[in-house]
Amino acid sequence: MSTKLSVNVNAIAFLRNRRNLPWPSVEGLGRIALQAGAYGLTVHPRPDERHIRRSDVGILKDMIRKEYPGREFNIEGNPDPDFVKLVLAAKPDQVTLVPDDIGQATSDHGWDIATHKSFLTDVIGKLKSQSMRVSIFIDAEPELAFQAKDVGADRVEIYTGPYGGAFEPLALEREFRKVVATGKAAEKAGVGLNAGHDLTRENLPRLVAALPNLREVSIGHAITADALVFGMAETVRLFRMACGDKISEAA
Ligand SMILES: CC(=O)[C@@H](O)[C@H](O)COP(=O)(O)O
Ligand SMILES: NCC(=O)COP(=O)(O)O
Repeated sequence: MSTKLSVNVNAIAFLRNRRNLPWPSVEGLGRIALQAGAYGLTVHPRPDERHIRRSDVGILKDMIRKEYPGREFNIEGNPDPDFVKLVLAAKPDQVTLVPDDIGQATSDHGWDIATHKSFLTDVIGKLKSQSMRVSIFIDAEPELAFQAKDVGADRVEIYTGPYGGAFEPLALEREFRKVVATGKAAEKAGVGLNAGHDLTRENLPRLVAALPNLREVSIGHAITADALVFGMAETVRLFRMACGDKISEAA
Protein backbone atom coordinates (compact mmCIF):
# COMPACT_ATOMS: atom_id res chain seq x y z
CA MET A 1 0.00 0.00 0.00
CA SER A 2 1.49 3.32 -1.03
CA THR A 3 1.48 6.46 1.06
CA LYS A 4 -1.43 8.70 0.06
CA LEU A 5 -0.77 12.16 -1.32
CA SER A 6 -2.84 15.12 -0.20
CA VAL A 7 -2.08 18.25 -2.20
CA ASN A 8 -1.99 21.42 -0.11
CA VAL A 9 -3.33 24.32 -2.19
CA ASN A 10 -2.33 27.15 0.18
CA ALA A 11 0.48 28.37 -2.06
CA ILE A 12 -1.86 28.54 -5.06
CA ALA A 13 -4.24 30.71 -3.01
CA PHE A 14 -1.28 32.85 -2.02
CA LEU A 15 -0.49 33.54 -5.71
CA ARG A 16 -4.14 34.26 -6.47
CA ASN A 17 -4.35 36.76 -3.61
CA ARG A 18 -1.59 38.92 -5.08
CA ARG A 19 -4.34 40.56 -7.12
CA ASN A 20 -8.05 41.02 -6.69
CA LEU A 21 -8.65 38.50 -9.47
CA PRO A 22 -9.81 34.89 -9.44
CA TRP A 23 -6.69 33.26 -10.92
CA PRO A 24 -4.79 31.03 -10.51
CA SER A 25 -7.93 29.15 -9.52
CA VAL A 26 -7.57 27.19 -6.29
CA GLU A 27 -10.58 25.08 -7.23
CA GLY A 28 -9.32 24.55 -10.80
CA LEU A 29 -5.82 23.48 -9.77
CA GLY A 30 -7.24 21.33 -6.98
CA ARG A 31 -9.38 19.61 -9.59
CA ILE A 32 -6.38 19.01 -11.84
CA ALA A 33 -4.51 17.49 -8.87
CA LEU A 34 -7.42 15.14 -8.15
CA GLN A 35 -7.75 14.24 -11.84
CA ALA A 36 -4.05 13.34 -11.80
CA GLY A 37 -4.68 10.93 -8.93
CA ALA A 38 -4.03 12.91 -5.77
CA TYR A 39 -5.83 11.18 -2.93
CA GLY A 40 -7.04 14.43 -1.47
CA LEU A 41 -6.65 18.14 -0.94
CA THR A 42 -5.38 19.97 2.12
CA VAL A 43 -5.99 23.55 3.15
CA HIS A 44 -4.57 25.41 6.10
CA PRO A 45 -6.74 28.52 6.47
CA ARG A 46 -5.12 31.14 8.66
CA PRO A 47 -6.99 33.83 10.60
CA ASP A 48 -5.66 36.61 8.33
CA GLU A 49 -6.85 34.73 5.19
CA ARG A 50 -3.53 35.54 3.52
CA HIS A 51 -3.91 32.49 1.32
CA ILE A 52 -6.92 30.19 1.85
CA ARG A 53 -10.08 32.22 2.47
CA ARG A 54 -13.02 30.90 4.44
CA SER A 55 -15.02 31.00 1.20
CA ASP A 56 -12.50 28.63 -0.48
CA VAL A 57 -13.24 25.94 2.09
CA GLY A 58 -16.88 25.38 1.07
CA ILE A 59 -16.07 25.59 -2.64
CA LEU A 60 -13.36 22.93 -2.38
CA LYS A 61 -15.48 20.72 -0.15
CA ASP A 62 -18.40 20.85 -2.62
CA MET A 63 -16.12 20.13 -5.58
CA ILE A 64 -14.58 17.09 -3.88
CA ARG A 65 -17.92 15.71 -2.70
CA LYS A 66 -19.63 16.15 -6.09
CA GLU A 67 -16.82 15.32 -8.50
CA TYR A 68 -14.50 13.10 -6.47
CA PRO A 69 -16.56 11.29 -3.85
CA GLY A 70 -14.32 9.07 -1.77
CA ARG A 71 -11.36 11.43 -2.01
CA GLU A 72 -10.27 13.19 1.14
CA PHE A 73 -10.58 16.79 2.28
CA ASN A 74 -8.15 17.71 5.08
CA ILE A 75 -8.34 21.02 6.94
CA GLU A 76 -5.42 22.08 9.10
CA GLY A 77 -5.28 24.82 11.68
CA ASN A 78 -5.24 26.00 15.25
CA PRO A 79 -8.54 25.04 16.89
CA ASP A 80 -9.62 28.49 18.06
CA PRO A 81 -13.40 29.07 18.14
CA ASP A 82 -13.51 30.40 14.54
CA PHE A 83 -11.57 27.41 13.23
CA VAL A 84 -13.77 24.94 15.09
CA LYS A 85 -16.88 26.66 13.69
CA LEU A 86 -15.41 26.47 10.18
CA VAL A 87 -14.65 22.75 10.35
CA LEU A 88 -17.94 21.86 12.03
CA ALA A 89 -19.69 23.52 9.08
CA ALA A 90 -17.42 22.03 6.40
CA LYS A 91 -17.21 18.52 7.87
CA PRO A 92 -13.95 17.54 6.17
CA ASP A 93 -12.80 13.92 6.31
CA GLN A 94 -9.81 14.87 8.42
CA VAL A 95 -8.95 17.80 10.66
CA THR A 96 -5.29 18.35 11.52
CA LEU A 97 -4.78 20.43 14.64
CA VAL A 98 -1.71 22.67 14.47
CA PRO A 99 -0.60 24.94 17.34
CA ASP A 100 0.17 28.02 15.25
CA ASP A 101 0.13 31.51 16.70
CA ILE A 102 -1.89 34.20 14.94
CA GLY A 103 0.24 35.75 12.21
CA GLN A 104 2.84 32.99 12.29
CA ALA A 105 4.70 32.90 8.94
CA THR A 106 4.31 29.14 8.60
CA SER A 107 4.00 26.15 10.93
CA ASP A 108 7.24 25.54 12.77
CA HIS A 109 6.42 23.27 15.72
CA GLY A 110 4.01 20.64 16.95
CA TRP A 111 1.85 20.48 20.08
CA ASP A 112 3.10 20.53 23.62
CA ILE A 113 0.51 17.86 24.38
CA ALA A 114 1.18 17.62 28.11
CA THR A 115 0.51 21.34 28.61
CA HIS A 116 -2.63 21.35 26.44
CA LYS A 117 -3.90 17.92 27.44
CA SER A 118 -7.42 18.82 28.58
CA PHE A 119 -7.93 21.36 25.77
CA LEU A 120 -6.86 18.81 23.14
CA THR A 121 -8.92 16.02 24.69
CA ASP A 122 -12.03 18.22 24.56
CA VAL A 123 -11.61 19.54 21.05
CA ILE A 124 -10.61 16.15 19.61
CA GLY A 125 -13.68 14.57 21.25
CA LYS A 126 -15.94 17.27 19.83
CA LEU A 127 -14.64 16.85 16.27
CA LYS A 128 -14.64 13.05 16.40
CA SER A 129 -18.24 13.07 17.63
CA GLN A 130 -19.09 14.76 14.30
CA SER A 131 -17.44 11.92 12.37
CA MET A 132 -14.24 13.71 11.45
CA ARG A 133 -10.90 11.95 11.76
CA VAL A 134 -8.55 14.01 13.90
CA SER A 135 -4.81 14.20 13.46
CA ILE A 136 -2.50 16.32 15.59
CA PHE A 137 0.71 17.95 14.47
CA ILE A 138 3.71 16.81 16.53
CA ASP A 139 7.43 17.32 16.53
CA ALA A 140 9.60 14.32 15.70
CA GLU A 141 9.76 13.00 19.27
CA PRO A 142 8.62 9.39 19.91
CA GLU A 143 7.01 10.05 23.30
CA LEU A 144 4.56 12.47 21.65
CA ALA A 145 2.97 9.65 19.66
CA PHE A 146 1.90 7.98 22.92
CA GLN A 147 0.66 11.27 24.34
CA ALA A 148 -1.36 11.82 21.15
CA LYS A 149 -3.05 8.47 21.69
CA ASP A 150 -3.90 9.51 25.28
CA VAL A 151 -5.74 12.65 24.15
CA GLY A 152 -7.78 10.64 21.62
CA ALA A 153 -6.11 11.56 18.33
CA ASP A 154 -6.72 9.14 15.47
CA ARG A 155 -3.46 10.11 13.82
CA VAL A 156 -0.37 12.21 14.26
CA GLU A 157 1.21 14.33 11.58
CA ILE A 158 4.94 14.53 12.15
CA TYR A 159 6.31 18.01 11.49
CA THR A 160 9.04 17.28 8.93
CA GLY A 161 10.34 20.86 8.59
CA PRO A 162 13.70 20.14 10.29
CA TYR A 163 14.17 17.05 8.06
CA GLY A 164 13.16 18.94 4.90
CA GLY A 165 15.42 21.86 5.78
CA ALA A 166 18.54 19.83 6.66
CA PHE A 167 21.13 19.79 3.89
CA GLU A 168 24.31 19.05 5.78
CA PRO A 169 24.69 15.21 5.83
CA LEU A 170 24.99 14.75 9.61
CA ALA A 171 22.03 17.00 10.35
CA LEU A 172 20.00 15.30 7.64
CA GLU A 173 20.76 11.88 9.11
CA ARG A 174 19.87 13.04 12.64
CA GLU A 175 16.53 14.54 11.54
CA PHE A 176 15.70 11.52 9.40
CA ARG A 177 16.26 9.18 12.37
CA LYS A 178 14.04 11.31 14.60
CA VAL A 179 11.19 11.20 12.11
CA VAL A 180 11.57 7.44 11.63
CA ALA A 181 11.71 6.76 15.39
CA THR A 182 8.56 8.84 15.89
CA GLY A 183 6.81 7.09 13.02
CA LYS A 184 7.63 3.69 14.53
CA ALA A 185 6.41 4.93 17.93
CA ALA A 186 3.10 5.91 16.31
CA GLU A 187 2.63 2.32 15.20
CA LYS A 188 3.39 1.05 18.72
CA ALA A 189 1.04 3.62 20.24
CA GLY A 190 -1.77 2.60 17.88
CA VAL A 191 -2.19 5.95 16.13
CA GLY A 192 -2.17 6.43 12.38
CA LEU A 193 0.77 8.23 10.82
CA ASN A 194 0.82 11.30 8.56
CA ALA A 195 3.73 13.62 7.84
CA GLY A 196 4.20 17.02 6.32
CA HIS A 197 6.13 20.22 5.87
CA ASP A 198 8.93 20.84 3.40
CA LEU A 199 8.63 17.40 1.85
CA THR A 200 9.93 17.12 -1.70
CA ARG A 201 10.36 14.52 -4.44
CA GLU A 202 13.96 14.21 -3.22
CA ASN A 203 13.42 13.68 0.52
CA LEU A 204 10.15 11.76 0.40
CA PRO A 205 11.05 8.31 -1.07
CA ARG A 206 13.48 7.53 1.77
CA LEU A 207 10.85 8.32 4.37
CA VAL A 208 8.21 6.25 2.61
CA ALA A 209 10.62 3.30 2.38
CA ALA A 210 11.50 3.51 6.09
CA LEU A 211 7.91 3.85 7.33
CA PRO A 212 5.47 1.31 5.87
CA ASN A 213 2.83 2.72 8.26
CA LEU A 214 3.04 6.22 6.72
CA ARG A 215 -0.54 6.65 5.55
CA GLU A 216 -0.53 10.14 4.15
CA VAL A 217 1.66 13.12 3.34
CA SER A 218 0.34 16.62 2.74
CA ILE A 219 2.54 18.67 0.46
CA GLY A 220 2.07 22.17 -0.89
CA HIS A 221 5.17 24.31 -1.25
CA ALA A 222 7.27 21.84 -3.27
CA ILE A 223 4.32 20.73 -5.41
CA THR A 224 3.53 24.32 -6.31
CA ALA A 225 7.20 25.00 -7.11
CA ASP A 226 7.45 21.88 -9.29
CA ALA A 227 4.13 22.68 -10.96
CA LEU A 228 5.70 25.85 -12.34
CA VAL A 229 8.20 23.64 -14.14
CA PHE A 230 6.20 20.50 -14.99
CA GLY A 231 2.55 21.57 -14.71
CA MET A 232 0.22 20.45 -11.92
CA ALA A 233 -0.91 17.13 -13.42
CA GLU A 234 2.61 15.90 -14.19
CA THR A 235 3.86 17.09 -10.80
CA VAL A 236 1.15 15.14 -9.01
CA ARG A 237 2.14 12.04 -10.94
CA LEU A 238 5.81 12.57 -10.02
CA PHE A 239 4.91 12.98 -6.34
CA ARG A 240 2.67 9.93 -6.44
CA MET A 241 5.68 7.95 -7.65
CA ALA A 242 7.75 9.44 -4.83
CA CYS A 243 5.03 8.13 -2.49
CA GLY A 244 5.58 4.62 -3.83
CA ASP A 245 2.50 4.59 -6.06
CA LYS A 246 3.15 2.38 -9.08
CA ILE A 247 0.61 4.42 -11.07
CA SER A 248 -0.66 1.27 -12.70
CA GLU A 249 -4.34 1.86 -12.09
CA ALA A 250 -6.45 4.73 -13.44
CA ALA A 251 -6.35 7.91 -11.38
C1 LIG B 1 0.91 22.17 9.16
C2 LIG B 1 1.82 22.41 8.05
O1 LIG B 1 2.97 22.10 8.08
C3 LIG B 1 1.30 23.06 6.81
O2 LIG B 1 -0.05 23.25 6.82
C4 LIG B 1 1.96 24.33 6.57
O3 LIG B 1 1.99 25.03 7.77
C5 LIG B 1 1.30 25.14 5.51
O4 LIG B 1 1.02 26.41 5.96
P1 LIG B 1 1.45 27.66 5.09
O5 LIG B 1 1.04 27.36 3.68
O6 LIG B 1 0.68 28.81 5.68
O7 LIG B 1 2.93 27.84 5.20
N1 LIG C 1 0.85 19.57 6.54
C1 LIG C 1 1.86 20.04 5.67
C2 LIG C 1 1.27 20.66 4.47
O1 LIG C 1 0.09 20.61 4.26
C3 LIG C 1 2.11 21.32 3.47
O2 LIG C 1 3.36 21.74 3.91
P1 LIG C 1 4.37 22.27 2.77
O3 LIG C 1 4.58 21.18 1.76
O4 LIG C 1 3.71 23.47 2.12
O5 LIG C 1 5.63 22.62 3.51
